[in-house]
Amino acid sequence: MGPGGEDVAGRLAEAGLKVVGVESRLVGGECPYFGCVPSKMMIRASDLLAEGRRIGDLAGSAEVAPDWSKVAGRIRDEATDDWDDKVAADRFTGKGGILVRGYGSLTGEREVTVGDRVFRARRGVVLNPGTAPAVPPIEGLRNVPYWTNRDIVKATEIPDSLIVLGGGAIGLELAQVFRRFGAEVTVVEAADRLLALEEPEAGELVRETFEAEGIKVRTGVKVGFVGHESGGGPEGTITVHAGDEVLRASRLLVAAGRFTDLEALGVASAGLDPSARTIPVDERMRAAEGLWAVGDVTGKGAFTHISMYQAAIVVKDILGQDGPPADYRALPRVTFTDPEIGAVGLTERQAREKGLKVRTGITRLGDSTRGWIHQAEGFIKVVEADGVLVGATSAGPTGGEVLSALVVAVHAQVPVKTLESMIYAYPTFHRAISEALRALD
Ligand SMILES: Cc1cc2nc3c(=O)[nH]c(=O)nc-3n(C[C@H](O)[C@H](O)[C@H](O)COP(=O)(O)OP(=O)(O)OC[C@H]3O[C@@H](n4cnc5c(N)ncnc54)[C@H](O)[C@@H]3O)c2cc1C
Ligand SMILES: NC(=O)c1ccc[n+]([C@@H]2O[C@H](COP(=O)([O-])OP(=O)(O)OC[C@H]3O[C@@H](n4cnc5c(N)ncnc54)[C@H](O)[C@@H]3O)[C@@H](O)[C@H]2O)c1
Repeated sequence: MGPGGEDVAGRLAEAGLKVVGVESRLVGGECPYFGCVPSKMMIRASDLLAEGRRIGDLAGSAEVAPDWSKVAGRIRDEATDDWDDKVAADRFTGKGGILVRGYGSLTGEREVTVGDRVFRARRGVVLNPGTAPAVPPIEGLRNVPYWTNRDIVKATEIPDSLIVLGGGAIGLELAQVFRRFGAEVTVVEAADRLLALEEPEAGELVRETFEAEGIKVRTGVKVGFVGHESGGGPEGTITVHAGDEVLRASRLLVAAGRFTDLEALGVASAGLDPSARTIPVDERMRAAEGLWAVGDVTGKGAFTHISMYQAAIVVKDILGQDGPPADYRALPRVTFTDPEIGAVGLTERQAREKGLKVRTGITRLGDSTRGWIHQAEGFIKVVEADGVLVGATSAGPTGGEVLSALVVAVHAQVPVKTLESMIYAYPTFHRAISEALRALD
């Protein structure tokens, strides 16, 4: 019952089906309680601090005094109801759904077992188990009191120092928050750049920004050992042996990817591989006879909007309604660092690997009027093939919002000639899109 599962279950119950929702933790899943929503509340607060600190340069003077208790209080009271899902559970049962608390496993075709209760469905089973934080097999790691996203969202104080293992979306968003609230932060990434799946310019921009804010960034580093020393704080000090360096901090955040235990989920009983990382699905999210899967577990992108998108397709499929099949060509993603990194479709490298005849155009936001006025860092990069955009990146203040025009362009395959003929309001950040198009080589 993550975002997609909750949606499927609720809509099908409203449509008159008898629906059993099985949830072992909190109805709504990772996003509202441990993921998107609390992390974005932190980011909203830390961005405000950063804006306040810019007043000295542009507008006068201001003293900015961070107070984490406001963020922690908002997450506890407004976002998560103190990690209580009563509102979501009641919403589901109010639609006629039957909520069963516990860990469910597939035990046969259209059959789920929760403890000693066995449920058999006439129509089918929809899997939406999501993912849990993956803990890399690093010597010593399991013996130290590390945090994952599920712990850090409950933090009531900012530690004096934090090491973040993993330079993907989770690690980077939270690293910047904790730095802006006063912690000494080091990011350790095994790949040779941050945001390794996005355009290299994006990782480079984040790195430059982080280093300017005092965040240490280590890339291409293999962590050999993690240890724990007494002293340096009530919980002691965590040591991370990263390449030739020994890093020390009072806290360690493990943000090194995600994992789903498909064996415990019983997928073998549906003829699926329990040792796989994901559940393969077709364009209607069908995984086997009478079995659908939605969300992170499908491996199509670990985003709430993917889970919800797939949920809508499953609802139609189960109700026998027509609708377009899943199409991930214009999959948008936004990493909510400051500057935000918005991206859609293929990166330049992915497009070239597909054998497309690619042209790219890039423009720096600082060269646009609004970017210069705002003293903003960022860029727009477009990837074109056969006269249409197949991918784009929009990095900068509100990069995720500027992205929307590029998502329409990629999704609807708007000819580049049409995009070039549009009027772009002056002086907006999105006007830089026209410059990126002009720069197509
Ligand atoms: C820190 C963080 C920040 C994020 N920020 C964003 C963001 O800004 N934007 C975005 O789009 N995405 C973001 N994500 C990703 C997003 O949270 C997930 O993609 C989203 O929650 C969709 O996941 P899902 O539908 O696969 O299921 P999940 O949300 O993972 O939920 C699955 C649910 O199933 C339950 N469950 C699992 N197995 C069983 C079982 N066998 N029996 C019963 N119950 C079970 C789990 O307890 C859980 O409640 C973030 C994630 C994290 C961790
Ligand atoms: N803004 C958003 O939409 C948002 C925010 C947070 C998370 N998410 C989703 O959640 C998913 C999980 O996020 P994540 O950041 O945990 O995963 P990720 O896969 O995006 O990044 C994990 C990073 O950790 C690195 N890593 C793995 N093992 C390591 C090791 N031993 N030492 C050092 N580095 C190591 C990997 O190379 C990778 O770059 C993402 O795929 C993303 O889709 C989305």
